[in-house]
Amino acid sequence: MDLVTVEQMRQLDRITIEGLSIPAVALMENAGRAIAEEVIALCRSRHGGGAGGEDRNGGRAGTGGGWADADIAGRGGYINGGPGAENGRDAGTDVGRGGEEPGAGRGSGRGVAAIQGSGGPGIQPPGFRVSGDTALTLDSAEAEHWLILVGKGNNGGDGLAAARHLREAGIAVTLVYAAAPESLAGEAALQRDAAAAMGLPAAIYGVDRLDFAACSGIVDALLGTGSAGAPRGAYAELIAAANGSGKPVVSADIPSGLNADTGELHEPCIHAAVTVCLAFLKRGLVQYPGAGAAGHVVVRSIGIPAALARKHGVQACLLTPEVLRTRLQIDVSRRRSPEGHKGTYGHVLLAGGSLAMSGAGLLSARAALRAGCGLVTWALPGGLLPYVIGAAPEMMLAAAGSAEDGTWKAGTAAEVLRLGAGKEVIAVGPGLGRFEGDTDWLRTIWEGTETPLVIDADALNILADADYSSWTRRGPVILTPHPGEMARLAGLPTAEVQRDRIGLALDYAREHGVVLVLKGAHTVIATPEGQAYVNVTGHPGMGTGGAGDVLTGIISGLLAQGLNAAQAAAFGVYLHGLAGERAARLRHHPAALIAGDIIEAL
Ligand SMILES: NC(=O)C1=CN([C@@H]2O[C@H](COP(=O)(O)OP(=O)(O)OC[C@H]3O[C@@H](n4cnc5c(N)ncnc54)[C@H](O)[C@@H]3O)[C@@H](O)[C@H]2O)[C@@H](O)CC1
Ligand SMILES: Nc1ncnc2c1ncn2[C@@H]1O[C@H](COP(=O)(O)OP(=O)(O)O)[C@@H](O)[C@H]1O
Ligand SMILES: [K+]
Repeated sequence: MDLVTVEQMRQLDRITIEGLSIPAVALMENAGRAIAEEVIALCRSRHGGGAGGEDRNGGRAGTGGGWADADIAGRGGYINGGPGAENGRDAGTDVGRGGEEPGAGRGSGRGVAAIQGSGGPGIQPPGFRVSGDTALTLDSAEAEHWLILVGKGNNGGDGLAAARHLREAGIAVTLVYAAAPESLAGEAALQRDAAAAMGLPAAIYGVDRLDFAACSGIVDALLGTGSAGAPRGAYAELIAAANGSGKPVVSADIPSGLNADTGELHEPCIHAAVTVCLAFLKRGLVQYPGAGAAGHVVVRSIGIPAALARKHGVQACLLTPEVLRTRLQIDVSRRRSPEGHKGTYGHVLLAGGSLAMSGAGLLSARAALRAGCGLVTWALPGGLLPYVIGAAPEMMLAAAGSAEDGTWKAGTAAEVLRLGAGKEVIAVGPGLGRFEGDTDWLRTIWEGTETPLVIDADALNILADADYSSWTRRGPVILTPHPGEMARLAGLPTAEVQRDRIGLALDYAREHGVVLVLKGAHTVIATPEGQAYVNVTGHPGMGTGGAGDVLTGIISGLLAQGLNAAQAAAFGVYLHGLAGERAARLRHHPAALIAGDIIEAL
């Protein structure tokens, strides 16, 4: 699922409207219909109706209420390749599908008029069936009254189109114009006129009295991708009233008040139950805090060809199993050859650990083994070695430096290089600590081998303190900073790193020629070629010491098995998140999750 900026969305709109001659009002009509369908799906789920499949997080897909923040759905875009949004809506019209079981088609079965043939008992009728448009019908429509908050741009036009479809479904709607209806222009003005011609009741904010308490839900069509800065005037007041109403809000395209590129929330910003994102997923909907304000995000096609995104240089996408399989060309089943042996699956050298932080090295080494590599050697200070003997019998230990040293020493770089010769990957950092001469130590390793490097923890802090752009490097590098480490690397405050994680990761990876894994909820993986992947597996329970060391081990283990740097980083982050989810489920409470549980859940 592609992730676009506002600028890219505008360009794709232009290409569709001007280049392909698809009328803008047709796109708006499709948008309105999609929004109405999602409102109806939400109503159905509230009334205990049947639409909706199970999504990855066990929530209802394509319906509303009770979804986890990170739920993102769309056509074929389900994280686990599951049934997705095709959940009985969109039943369309089936005519004359001979031989099928009556009622066996998609949809809830309502609106199906089976005209049965003359077959006797026990004999299948010929199977002539007609199905109605169940996506736009609601049994309990009379219990619903939705307020449609209408801004004066095209987002408002989407809301107006949705209002007509809701009315058609028997749902009472009241339009609430944020600005005088006469101020609408273009396609939005056409929609205004159509709504008026259909006799939809309308109120103007500041002129007419509004009763939010009496409605059953709110469509937020105030501001979309044309929004600039914090909502002002009537927009701000309507957003505050909608949030304060306690009613479910379905946002058109983005929650009004969200920065669609960065995920920053302006004050005020709509907190939606469902966001019906139109055409392409906006970056701001997957980056926190925006991801939290969007509720369940449903990406709906409105007639803009999906293939335009990549054709016109969109470089970011959600990390779905499909992306792992097709764009990254990873064998996600991780098949093992029947004649494979430990040599087949590669050898990781890990350089890290120190007396006070031996666990970090241990976690990384064990995670690499669980990720499926053949062998792991852990290079560690000589003084630490006796204490970790037997801690993980599957790995090999190699003392770097004298038996007295419990911490790393500058002179050990050559030893690390010697141990790394012939290995598929060298991972540096977990539990490493800082030590005198550490800059030269890391530079020697960085410049002294072409073997892929995974750099984490204090090795990142060493890089941050050095001007490493002058270092020469002839092999791939993966950096795995958390936001604090990223702030030090980029020389920015942490809040600035978090402000636009995708943008920053893309810039940094390109500028420094590294694969960057910017960790935290919705980890971003960016490549030197300018591609970014946003991962949505994971669990808040993973905010626990050592979880990052486990990730370093997993990525290293995958590199050892022959994946390239981008593949190993992306797949590693994805698997780490899945294991975290599984580990959280296995505890009585997710807060009890510790890093070792993630390894066991791999
Ligand atoms: N072809 C297209 O361009 C399509 C656009 N669509 C919809 O159109 C939206 C974008 O439409 P627009 O570009 O008209 O922009 P918007 O509808 O997002 O809003 C722009 C309007 O809001 C006002 N405004 C901007 N920032 C404000 C603020 N902070 N406080 C108060 N008022 C503010 C502006 O004066 C302008 O009139 C998309 O998000 C999507 O919902 C869809 O209809 C599908 C097709
Ligand atoms: N809320 C969350 N949702 C998903 N993943 C998370 C969340 N919090 C932390 N993680 C993941 O857990 C790991 C923590 O790594 P890090 O901060 O480096 O820990 P440590 O340094 O203790 O090993 C990262 O991979 C991060 O993405
Ligand atoms: K909106």
